[in-house]
Amino acid sequence: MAAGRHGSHKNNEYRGRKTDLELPKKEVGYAKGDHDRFRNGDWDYGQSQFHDRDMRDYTGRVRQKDIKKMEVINGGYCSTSSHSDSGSSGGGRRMSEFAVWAMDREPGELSSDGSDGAIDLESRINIESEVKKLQNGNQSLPVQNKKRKFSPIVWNRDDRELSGAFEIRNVSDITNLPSPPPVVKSYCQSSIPSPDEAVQVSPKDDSEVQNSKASLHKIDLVLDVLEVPIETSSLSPKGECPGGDQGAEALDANDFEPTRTIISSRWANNVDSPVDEDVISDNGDMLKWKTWRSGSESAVVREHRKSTSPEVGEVRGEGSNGARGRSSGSDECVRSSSRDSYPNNVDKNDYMEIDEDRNNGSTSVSQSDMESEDEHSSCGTPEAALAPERSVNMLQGCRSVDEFERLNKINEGTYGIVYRARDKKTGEIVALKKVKMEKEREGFPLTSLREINILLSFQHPSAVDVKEVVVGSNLDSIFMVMEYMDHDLKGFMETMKQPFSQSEVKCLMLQLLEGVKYLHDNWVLHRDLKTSNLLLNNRGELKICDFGLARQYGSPLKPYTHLVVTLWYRAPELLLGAKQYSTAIDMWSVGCIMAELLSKEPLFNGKTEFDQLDKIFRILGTPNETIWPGFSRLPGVKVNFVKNQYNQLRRKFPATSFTGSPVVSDAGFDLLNKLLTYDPDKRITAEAALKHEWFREVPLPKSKEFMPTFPAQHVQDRRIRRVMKSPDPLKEQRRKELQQEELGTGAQTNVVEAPLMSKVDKHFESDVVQVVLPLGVCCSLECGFDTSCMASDGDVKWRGDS
Ligand SMILES: Nc1ncnc2c1ncn2[C@@H]1O[C@H](COP(=O)(O)OP(=O)(O)OP(=O)(O)O)[C@@H](O)[C@H]1O
Repeated sequence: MAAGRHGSHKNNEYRGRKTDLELPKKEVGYAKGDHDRFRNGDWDYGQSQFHDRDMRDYTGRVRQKDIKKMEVINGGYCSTSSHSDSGSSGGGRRMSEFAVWAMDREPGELSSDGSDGAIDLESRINIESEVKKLQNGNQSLPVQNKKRKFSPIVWNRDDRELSGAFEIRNVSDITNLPSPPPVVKSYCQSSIPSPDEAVQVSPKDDSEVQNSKASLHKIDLVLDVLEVPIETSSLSPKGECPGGDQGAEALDANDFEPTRTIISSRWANNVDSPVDEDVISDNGDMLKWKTWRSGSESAVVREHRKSTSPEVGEVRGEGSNGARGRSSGSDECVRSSSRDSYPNNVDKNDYMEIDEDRNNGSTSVSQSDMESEDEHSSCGTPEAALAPERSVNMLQGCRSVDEFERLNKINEGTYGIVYRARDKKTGEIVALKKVKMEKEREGFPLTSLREINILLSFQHPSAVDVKEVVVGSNLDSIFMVMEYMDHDLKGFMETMKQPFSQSEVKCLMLQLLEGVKYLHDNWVLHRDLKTSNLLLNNRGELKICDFGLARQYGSPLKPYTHLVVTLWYRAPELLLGAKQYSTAIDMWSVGCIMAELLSKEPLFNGKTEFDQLDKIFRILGTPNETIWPGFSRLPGVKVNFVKNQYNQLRRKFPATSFTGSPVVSDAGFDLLNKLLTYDPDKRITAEAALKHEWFREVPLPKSKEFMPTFPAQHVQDRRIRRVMKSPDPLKEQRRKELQQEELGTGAQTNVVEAPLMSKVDKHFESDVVQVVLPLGVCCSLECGFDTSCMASDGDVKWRGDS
């Protein structure tokens, strides 16, 4: 609540001002501050964390802990550091310290001014719609001028009307909208083709029209909510839209240049008005599409929202009680007022979390999110309903994938095949992630919608940039156009002979933490942080990708599915069945990643949930009520785990080593220990971690440009081999877990150790076989994979031909 009020206050405060790059960030930071402080104790806030490593601004109050005493039991805060509390030192002192450090820093370490590698936050995407309506596949409606932003996607299960078809319905209940923020945007449609050009992605004849009709219904809607915005900053001085020229309005030079950050995203109060549009999916689910209308329309359009609705623009139905958009100052008002006015016949079940099973591609509804929230305040009376117009078909606004030359396949994940491609117009090398549709009998994968939606609304140097969405030539496929990254961290580390040095780990960790902080500041949990979801380019830049499991969260917390996060990186509270969790789950993953960066090996590589917990407890000690209040009440604690009194983590990461063990300084170990703290409430936040003294002690973080690189050529081949060499044996397990949980079936997962590969036979024909392959046995298997198996980033699905 407080956060919401802060958000509101900030919104009001900034209203009417010209925004700049910092505005959304600061706003975000303030709105989130209460929550973080509540969880982690207070610390100075206000310095922008978004400047790449401006270490002078870090005012971290690292708790004074004695690292030496840390090996007792994990709790993260049972020790006192011998290091000075840098947070207590003034900025001047830190600066002088930097001056000293700068002299003895390693080659490539950050300069003391932190000027290295700041990534331009310039926004690139903006939108102005001018499209024709495709009706019945081949008829056009008059061109409409419409300014649009990309839309939030809002799911709503509350309408039980089943049409059996994917159709658009008008919203009849509309209530007050948040006040317009300072953002005044001009849009041009992404790569707007002229009406003539649009034929490129239009059905060419009647048969095609028929064949494409079902896809069109869905893709039309998908694209409609994925309006790809193009920021004014990406426009030429003449106001032309890059790549799409016709239909673009010339922009006034005085238009300010907003950034594509949360303030201009679906969670923000915006000059454009959100308009909910109910859509019934094929399976009868009522989906709430939220489209943003132009500022001129927003004056009269009011939004009606359920009181139980989560944050502004949240995936509706996820049940984020009390949740709110980071920058949506009026959100509370909207939420509460809408509760009062919402139809009485909406029952609690309507607010169940729709938390898709990303592994089997189906939408699962978590009963756990059925609790309704208890917010009753009301502000404002819903105004008369205004049925919003919905007539813009964005299909023609999307480029065809034919405009890209496919170079090679980079990788294949659970939910998408990623290609390297060249934009024929610009020559730019991009990554095209094709959304897998085959499992999606019921429509477009929710995971992909979430991912696209989140990534389109985010812009941060540490989050992979989605440039636009394009459609396949036969209109049945969707591709995300992303900036191309040379490696993922998992594959990258496998090519390294030695682990990263401490200064390199610091460089990567800073970028990771900055990205995670950005997500958390924007009320998004990634929920699948792992080294294969961290991309690295040859400029030393790290970017988080794969937001398929990401979701918004709210405060107070709501129960969510605990079957998230790949096993090795999964937090103990999730492994023990906690359904109320928050940003701390990502921080645990960050701790596992930090350990992996230091040692080049996964820290806890369990094969099952039990094995995973066992491995954790053996290294960190078995938790108890003293170090983790509430631990004994977790559902999974009934199981008898190994009783290990001592935390052995320091043994794994000593300060010095003659045996080749990865070493880390006391401060580095302190950070690692705080990331791997059992009690989620005590686990360090991204914000606090960024301020940790480890980043300020020598060796300083290495500059990005001095980070190790590998040749970009053949990267794709290498990456594919890597997938086959080192499959993640956990993916299918997750799929099975989700299936079991949701379907109550006892589907069996077969885990086959590599030496037993020869024993894989017809018994497993129809089953999924997880193959745990130690490095080195891959070559003989690759051909087999090509012919008889389907490998997908960690999975080997046996097709029967052994
Ligand atoms: N922008 C990019 N540039 C280069 N490679 C990428 C990019 N995005 C993804 N990849 C590669 O593709 C792989 C799979 O991508 P991603 O994780 O987004 O797909 P997914 O289907 O969601 O995967 P998962 O099965 O892990 O959930 C990544 O591990 C990475 O190797």
